[in-house]
Amino acid sequence: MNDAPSLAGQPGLRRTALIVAAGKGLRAGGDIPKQYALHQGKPLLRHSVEAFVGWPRECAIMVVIGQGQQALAEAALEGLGNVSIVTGGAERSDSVRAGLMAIATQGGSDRVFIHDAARPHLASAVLDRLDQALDAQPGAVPVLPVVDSLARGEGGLMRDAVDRAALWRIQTPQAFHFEAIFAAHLAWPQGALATDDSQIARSAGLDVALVEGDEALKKITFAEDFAMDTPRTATMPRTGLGYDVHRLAAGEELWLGGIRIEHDRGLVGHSDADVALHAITDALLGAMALGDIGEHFPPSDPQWRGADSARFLAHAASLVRGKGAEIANIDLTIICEAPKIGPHKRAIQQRIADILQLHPDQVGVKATTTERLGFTGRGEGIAAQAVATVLAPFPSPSAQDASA
Ligand SMILES: Nc1ccn([C@@H]2O[C@H](COP(=O)(O)OP(=O)(O)OP(=O)(O)O)[C@@H](O)[C@H]2O)c(=O)n1
Ligand SMILES: C[C@](O)(CO)[C@H](O)COP(=O)(O)O
Repeated sequence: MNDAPSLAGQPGLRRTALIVAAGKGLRAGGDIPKQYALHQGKPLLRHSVEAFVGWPRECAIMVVIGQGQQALAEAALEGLGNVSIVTGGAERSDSVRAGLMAIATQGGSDRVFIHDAARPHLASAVLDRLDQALDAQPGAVPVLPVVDSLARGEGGLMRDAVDRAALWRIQTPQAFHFEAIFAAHLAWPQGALATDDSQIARSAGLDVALVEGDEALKKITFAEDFAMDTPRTATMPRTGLGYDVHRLAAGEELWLGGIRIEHDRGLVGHSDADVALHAITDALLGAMALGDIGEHFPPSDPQWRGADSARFLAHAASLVRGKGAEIANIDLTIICEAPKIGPHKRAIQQRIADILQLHPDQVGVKATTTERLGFTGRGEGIAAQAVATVLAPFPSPSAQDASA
């Protein structure tokens, strides 16, 4: 199995997420198709789309929906930006083909990640593994081993046992070189049954790499699956602390907490100098002992000149989630004499929640002055401090040994 994620990737490649959400969800029941039903506070489809939005690699997004599902889809995707929507067909493979055709019509792609809307817990580490595998093969799927014994059965009686050693449970996203899977789908006989795209790829002779999947990526199929918590190993809360300061100067834009604030001066720095987002980035990295913002985005690197600090924060969140951790909450304090932060608190809270794919209730935004004392009191600069709490798997014994 290919399991070592590469963070280098191939920067010029065009990647597209093709998320199929055109099913009826009959086995799950309910008033609306399952992909629009709420799971952990958000529609299943939104979870799946947000996983790609939060992936540091740029990715166009195409969602395939069923007839009459436009209003449900628009509500589920509200505020997520540039997401294309196309109508699917009667079978899953018809929906995938419709999506591939729409991508081709819009100028094509180099790589496509075909994903079930019904698999809401997609970690960016899985995407990294698939993407890396596509450097060597035209297709790649995430798989899990079979852990139970297997047998054929007939008439309620067991027949032969089946050797499980070479068998794998296949998940989505299934990743392919776009032209190869598009041609395979066009060649697939209309009406023939394929439960997934790797079968269609194999029928066209494409090699499909097996990469490590994720138990959390389980498909929601039945009503009771909604009740399940994300399968995870034992978790422990971990806390990280971030602190940052930037100087105020005339002629600069002021970016704070991911929004632009009108002010007579702005913060000076190599990036957009958003102290608030920098403090949260460091808090998240610190919570998982992943170093600090300067190690990941060195000020000496020209590519970060003037950069939107939202990119740093989104990357830190993806590193945290890539370690199997969930962000529980953020608490931010901005320290300055001016501008007044109160009128901007809600916008900052919402922006940080959007970047981190959290509910705004998970983001606390506070502000204080220092009673005109010190550099913040004299208006020479703005400081920010943040605390992040994450729920993370316990370190494995081998990781403990390595850090001893
Ligand atoms: N004609 C179809 C059928 C399925 N899907 C999508 O394919 C994924 C996996 O399918 P499944 O879990 O079987 O969903 P449903 O077909 O909706 O479920 P059911 O068979 O219970 O009706 C889901 O995201 C579903 O929306 C699709 O886009 N078009
Ligand atoms: C595509 C899939 O999720 C891969 O495991 C699976 O084959 C979908 O099967 P379903 O019968 O459409 O749920």
